[in-house]
Amino acid sequence: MGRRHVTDERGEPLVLDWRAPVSRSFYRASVRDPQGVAVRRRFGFSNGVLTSFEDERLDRGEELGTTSRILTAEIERPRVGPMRDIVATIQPEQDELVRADLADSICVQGAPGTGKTAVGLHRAAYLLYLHRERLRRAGVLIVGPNRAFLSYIAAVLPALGEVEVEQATVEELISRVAVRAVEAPAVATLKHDVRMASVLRRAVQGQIGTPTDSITVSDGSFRWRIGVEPLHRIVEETRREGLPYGTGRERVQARVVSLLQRQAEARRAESPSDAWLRRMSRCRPVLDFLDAVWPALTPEGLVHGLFSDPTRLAAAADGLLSDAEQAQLIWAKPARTPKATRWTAADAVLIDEATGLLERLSGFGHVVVDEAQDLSPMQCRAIARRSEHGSVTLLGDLAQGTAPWAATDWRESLAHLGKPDAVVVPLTVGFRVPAAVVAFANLLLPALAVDVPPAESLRHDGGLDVRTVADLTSATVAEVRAALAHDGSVGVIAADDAVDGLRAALAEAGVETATADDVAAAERVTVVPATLVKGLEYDHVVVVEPAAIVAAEPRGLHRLYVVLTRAVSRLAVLHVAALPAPLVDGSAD
Ligand SMILES: Nc1ncnc2c1ncn2[C@@H]1O[C@H](COP(=O)(O)OP(=O)(O)OP(=O)(O)O)[C@@H](O)[C@H]1O
Repeated sequence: MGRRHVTDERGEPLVLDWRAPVSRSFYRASVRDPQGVAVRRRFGFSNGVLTSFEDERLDRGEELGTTSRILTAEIERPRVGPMRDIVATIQPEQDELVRADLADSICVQGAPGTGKTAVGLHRAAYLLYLHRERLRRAGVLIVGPNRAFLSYIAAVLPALGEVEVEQATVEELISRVAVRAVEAPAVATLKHDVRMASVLRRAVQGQIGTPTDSITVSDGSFRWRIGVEPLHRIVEETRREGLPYGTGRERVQARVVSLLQRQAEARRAESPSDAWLRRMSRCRPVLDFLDAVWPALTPEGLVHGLFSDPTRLAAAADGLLSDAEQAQLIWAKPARTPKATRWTAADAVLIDEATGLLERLSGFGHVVVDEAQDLSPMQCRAIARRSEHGSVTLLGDLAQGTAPWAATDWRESLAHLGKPDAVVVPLTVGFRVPAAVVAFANLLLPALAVDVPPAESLRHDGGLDVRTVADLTSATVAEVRAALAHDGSVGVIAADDAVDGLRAALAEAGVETATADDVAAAERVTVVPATLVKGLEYDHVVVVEPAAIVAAEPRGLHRLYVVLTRAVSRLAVLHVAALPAPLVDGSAD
């Protein structure tokens, strides 16, 4: 069994695909439930050469579990370059998630390094194998927090033979307008609030008017008339159908034309031609009627109209947003047109919501969302619109939530995603971070105000060194030099505004560095801003001045928790300022 199906020259299988139903027992068989397996043998190989093998005689009660040497070697192997697949060593509790049914939406809550990303990517590959035709048509989407992360994971699915998977950030998914402005964090947070969905829905419904005049149309030979009463019925009936607004407009138009058609049939005793029907649907009186009771709308126009006009906003937001909140949303100097508007990232989310009210978006068959704890309710809804008829795999860790609107309860996120019944499954075995480093980072947990199951690290090697230094820059250069004596990657993580200085100092000392989004870089050292390091890992991590990382943003302690859990082998924490209070007890000073 292995990564791909391999046959010999006669077509006989030599290697079975790890995803084939028959492979399931390889991952799941245990002494308690051998599933017909007498011996499980794992091979280790390096550069095409078999280097080891390891047997478990399940029939004799032997089971290695996480003490497997091959698993240990795999976990401890130095990290270089992009993320790798874990086909050889998927653990039973991970396998259960990977092989969950396509119809099942699941949410995985796991501490740093418990394999959430790995599980999500292997699940995508598994589902594509089992439902290839269906998912090729509908599509599979992976959503990640930023480009650096997406390039880090980009090679995993192709290595498993899957190349037709879209990978995007939420911002890329909803990029109907270009983002050209930033706004106060409080305003952005308000725009990400789920109440905005109701405001927009009301704003759209508020566009639908009541017919006050009849329609009179002449086709050259006759004059046709539709009275107010039937027009009223058409609008009401269509409104009740709850279609996207744009579809509703087409439906009203078609119904009006159909009434004209019936009158024509009654008078002439034959059906009017298609050309006649087309002409009627586009004639001035019909279009004027439509523009009066069901005007054409664009998502940009709707949002622009709301934020430019306090009366319009009040009509949609009364009872939902306070006067002060409404005032926050109104632009001081609105652009004259939607096109001239300098949209913010939060506006883009609202425009996407508006788009969903006006038209039906095409969805994916399955969506994997990584680092999902950072999605706002409105972003969850944007994903829900793209997975309405599909399923989702939601991956995250409430303790790593750094966005102002970060989730504190998975059930709420799942409700916004339209999958309220999805199960929430914990992963608690850590494959990345050494136990000593986990213990140090866990000192932060009580201050993070989240309820998450603690994780146990499989790695008892590794080192932690927390040091007060006289000068951060020279200490960082010395630490990086020392780290380069070991195998593997080195990640220097600092507050965003310290990154350029550290890069320059390392360059001056003759140490070339890469940026986080360049996974193919030849340099072994990467200097990463704290806000971009989520989901990434390095063998040796140097964290520079934790207090500055915490001070840089409102949820700085959560950010520091992410930063401290990136190390695969060794973590050095260098500081001049005092360590943030929750860490002081754990410091080796
Ligand atoms: N069963 C496994 N066998 C070998 N390695 C594994 C296994 N599961 C996870 N790993 C490795 O552990 C590391 C952490 O995995 P991953 O990045 O998926 O964790 P995560 O839970 O997404 O972490 P974070 O919360 O920090 O984003 C990766 O290097 C991954 O390859």
